[in-house]
Amino acid sequence: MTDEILRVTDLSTRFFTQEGQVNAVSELDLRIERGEVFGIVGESGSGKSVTARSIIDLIESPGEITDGEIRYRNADLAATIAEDHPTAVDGEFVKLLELPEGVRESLRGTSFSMIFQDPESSFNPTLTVGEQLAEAVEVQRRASARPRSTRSRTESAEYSLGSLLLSTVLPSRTYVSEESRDRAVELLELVGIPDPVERADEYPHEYSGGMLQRAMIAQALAGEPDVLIADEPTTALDVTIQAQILDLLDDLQRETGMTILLITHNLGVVARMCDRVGVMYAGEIVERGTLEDVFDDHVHPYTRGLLGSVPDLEDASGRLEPIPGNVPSLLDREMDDRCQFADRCPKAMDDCLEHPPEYPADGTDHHRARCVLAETVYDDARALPAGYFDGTERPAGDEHVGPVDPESDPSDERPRSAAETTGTGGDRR
Ligand SMILES: Nc1ncnc2c1ncn2[C@@H]1O[C@H](COP(=O)(O)OP(=O)(O)OP(=O)(O)O)[C@@H](O)[C@H]1O
Ligand code: NI
Repeated sequence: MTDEILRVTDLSTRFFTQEGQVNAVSELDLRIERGEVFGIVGESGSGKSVTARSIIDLIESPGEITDGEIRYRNADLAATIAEDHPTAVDGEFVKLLELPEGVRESLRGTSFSMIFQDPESSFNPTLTVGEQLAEAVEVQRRASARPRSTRSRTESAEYSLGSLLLSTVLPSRTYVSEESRDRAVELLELVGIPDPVERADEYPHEYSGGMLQRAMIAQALAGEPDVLIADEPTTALDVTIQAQILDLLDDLQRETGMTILLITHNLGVVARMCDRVGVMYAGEIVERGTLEDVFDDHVHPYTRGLLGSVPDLEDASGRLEPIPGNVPSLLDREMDDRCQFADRCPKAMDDCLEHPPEYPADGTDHHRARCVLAETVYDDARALPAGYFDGTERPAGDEHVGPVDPESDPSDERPRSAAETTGTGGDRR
């Protein structure tokens, strides 16, 4: 039996910029089970952060969620809200996008929390870490002490002061009780900060990068959230510290049973942390499944490209070598209704000029790929000619269409992905 905590259906998030409409996330589906670590992986600009921010309600103008539904399972919350907002409730699920803004805001910290790459942005430099954690605890306590249905706009604005994400607003010491201060020290201890009593009285700049990252995690845990969204939480740290922070998240997940949505461009991190993974490209999840599905039985050439470009999956520092070609701009006017990866794909065929649906990848429902190769075998006869997407057909071997690979056979006219050039011998390192 599944215990879905989050169900995102058909989510589209757009940015309406001066250059035009950016389709950052398009018709995205996502189901996350309670207690799992779900990874979203993909190159820069694929829409990972926008997906996360859409879930936690941090999309700001000129961005907008233009379509879709986000359901969060929380029976207590559903029961509390049902009276005032019946249309926002379906059984144990709360439809987040139908909640009034104040109620949605109040879920930040208590239901969902987010940690980021740069902990500095989560702390106010003029207050001690302990004060800020205590304030976060206080705000979350007050938030859960009052029934959500009776909150006024002013009250919700007050809650948002302590919202872990609005760190630019000064929290005020006067709200903080002794109990909350004690809890702040406990939280610092929980995330492995030595001498937590003393460290609580220090300012953010007195913390090292790794310690501040821990403190940010403590801050995110202050409201005992159901779902922790971690957006590249270790990217800015050096390798040893990265490994320690990942261990910490792993331990905390085990101890608290919380659900983690982990965003990364690092497949080594996915391999180490996640139960299931969604591979994201151009605002869509193009392949999803268990770690085994995605690492060992992948269908999508993009997944293969990502895997082939990882030097060492055991190494948390493993960086992606770029896949040849560019990530699409996601500008609406530049996007055709085709497979978005076709222009970089070593196996693009005529079929790929139509936008592929998500196919079951090997007859199972949990492994799915948005690629015709889930259904059809690759057929050279139907391959798109090299240079097809440049508008001109280029001669074979033209360096514009593929990586410069001195060892490739010049008579082979298909561009190769990094995976193909490095992974064919069965040894991808
Ligand atoms: N505030 C914004 N205004 C305009 N466009 C935006 C804004 N935020 C994101 N985008 C666009 O949305 C798309 C997806 O961005 P997103 O930040 O989600 O990518 P990402 O996968 O998280 O990349 P990275 O690994 O670099 O963090 C990009 O094309 C980006 O330019
Ligand atoms: Ni991002």
